[in-house]
Amino acid sequence: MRPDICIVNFYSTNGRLGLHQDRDESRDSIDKGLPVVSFSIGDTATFLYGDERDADQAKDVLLESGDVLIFGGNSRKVYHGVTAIHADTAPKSLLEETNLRPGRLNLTFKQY
Ligand SMILES: O=C(O)CCC(=O)C(=O)O
Ligand SMILES: [Fe+2]
Repeated sequence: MRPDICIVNFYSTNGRLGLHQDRDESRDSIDKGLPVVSFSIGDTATFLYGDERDADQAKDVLLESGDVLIFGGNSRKVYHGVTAIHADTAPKSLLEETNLRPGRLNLTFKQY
């Protein structure tokens, strides 16, 4: 994979992202299952994922600062979203060293 896109999302404490698939990349990239590589920095998020666009059936996982989530191959078209940002959970050392404002920074790398 040669990433040529980086999506930058910043979530304040009440930030959310509805369930969606990442499908703005080329047909070739999606059909090959080239991975989406997502870095979490700052406050912890509740991340939802599932086979359907249905929050009730989705599973969830906490993404903490420093976590890297990768979905590719058969999981490339997984529905996913963010339902909560947990205030005051960012590592204190990160806040001291970077002055990051309260919330969560997400960097998502993909190949078009
Ligand atoms: O913030 C996240 O962990 C997910 C971001 C995302 O799904 C997107 O930008 O498409
Ligand atoms: Fe996404």
